[in-house]
Amino acid sequence: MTPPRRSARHPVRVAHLGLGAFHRAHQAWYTQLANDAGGDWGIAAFTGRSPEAARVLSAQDALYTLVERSADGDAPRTIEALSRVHDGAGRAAWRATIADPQVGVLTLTVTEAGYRPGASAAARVLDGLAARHAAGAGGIAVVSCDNLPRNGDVIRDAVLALAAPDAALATWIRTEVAFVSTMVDRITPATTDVDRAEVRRLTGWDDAAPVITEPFTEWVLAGTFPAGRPDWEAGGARFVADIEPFERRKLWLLNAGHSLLAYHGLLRGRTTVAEAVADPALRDELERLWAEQRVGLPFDDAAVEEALAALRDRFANARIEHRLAQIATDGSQKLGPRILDPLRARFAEGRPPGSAQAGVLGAWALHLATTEPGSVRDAGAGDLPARLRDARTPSDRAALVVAALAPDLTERTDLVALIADRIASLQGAHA
Ligand SMILES: NC(=O)c1ccc[n+]([C@@H]2O[C@H](COP(=O)([O-])OP(=O)(O)OC[C@H]3O[C@@H](n4cnc5c(N)ncnc54)[C@H](O)[C@@H]3O)[C@@H](O)[C@H]2O)c1
Ligand SMILES: O=P(O)(O)OC[C@@H](O)[C@@H](O)[C@H](O)[C@H](O)CO
Repeated sequence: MTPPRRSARHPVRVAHLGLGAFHRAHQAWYTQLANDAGGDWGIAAFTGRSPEAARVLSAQDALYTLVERSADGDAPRTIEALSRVHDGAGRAAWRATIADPQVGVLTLTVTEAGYRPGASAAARVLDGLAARHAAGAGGIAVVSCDNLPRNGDVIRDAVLALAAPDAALATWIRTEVAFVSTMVDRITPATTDVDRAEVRRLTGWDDAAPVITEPFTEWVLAGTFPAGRPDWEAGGARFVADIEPFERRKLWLLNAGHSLLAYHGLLRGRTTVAEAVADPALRDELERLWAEQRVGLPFDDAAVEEALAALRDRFANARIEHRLAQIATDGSQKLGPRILDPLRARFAEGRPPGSAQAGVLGAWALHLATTEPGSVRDAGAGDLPARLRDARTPSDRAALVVAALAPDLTERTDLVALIADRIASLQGAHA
């Protein structure tokens, strides 16, 4: 049976789109801590695609167990920050929530693919903002929490592009709506049946929607909140003027490292991040990548070393079963910020491409070429998997990858040649 709420349900003052595991491990946890410290901010969370999370959570009063899983043990707690959950397909509740003057914040976790031109997230944000404009409810902060650089700017530009035909609405958005960019960090894998059984044993509650996460967490935000916000500092969130250094540190070290482990690891028959970093060849390749990627990071050596030391421990936490197949999805959207941007930073300093950077791109090419047709989870990749399968030589495959991810770099013959070399040796190793 669902445990009773310890405190009264908080009034809804935050809306969220994308009711996945990460929202519940991160923004909802920060909001919980802000409420524990005396705040009164409830979240109305809307599913992005499948209604399943809303169905399961509504059946348990929007409560769920968050387990902080360290290398030594599990610390479960019930999170009460969600006041309501909704199937995002129902537009009336969405519009009414965003149009409510009590609601001052709209957070988003809609995956990298959710920001692709033509994806539905921007249209849904605009739909909500139009209702708020019509209701005269005043400004609101839209807070993107996906792994993209300048994520607030990206969603703002997409929303404004769609709003352009309605000049009054576009002007209102430009002047009253704040788009906040954030760096978010907390490794949170998809929950498994084994996790659900373990939570039942730990808590005695048959929670159908627990979330497992690591103890480490970080949230850095840049932007304004015209209608207030929870005191997320209670959980350690930091507000800064310039988000870019923090985004780069995280995307170029953690997320790039994850992509390396995913594509190389899957080719080597590994399943999870911890299994992959336990493989000496992959661990060496990861260290090489980090040495290449730290060029252009706006932090001194001590700060980079501190981040890397934490990452070595975090990745090695075998009790967090972070599946490489989950990380490997949507490479067409993830590899630009994770690998191509750092490569551009090296080129700007007159340096050659890094071998491990080229290796990630080569391993991705082979991942796409060797995954069974129809099983590739990357809507943005279009016909690239088929073209990679048909390509006759490593050089052809390398050229396809660079053309798809970085048309501005197709003239970098050194990069294309290095990726081709890495593809050739990977093909040799896995033939
Ligand atoms: N899981 C992590 O460790 C982690 C850490 C940092 C950041 N993130 C960010 O959070 C995102 C979600 O991660 P998660 O673990 O919650 O994944 P998840 O698979 O549990 O949830 C993904 C959510 O995104 C929604 N979504 C997908 N496409 C959408 C679209 N086009 N429009 C609207 N909603 C859409 C889905 O409905 C779902 O609610 C990641 O893609 C990443 O950008 C995740
Ligand atoms: O969540 P994605 O799909 O952007 O990427 C997969 C992982 O690299 C990512 O989720 C990390 O675990 C996360 O960014 C850690 O904070």
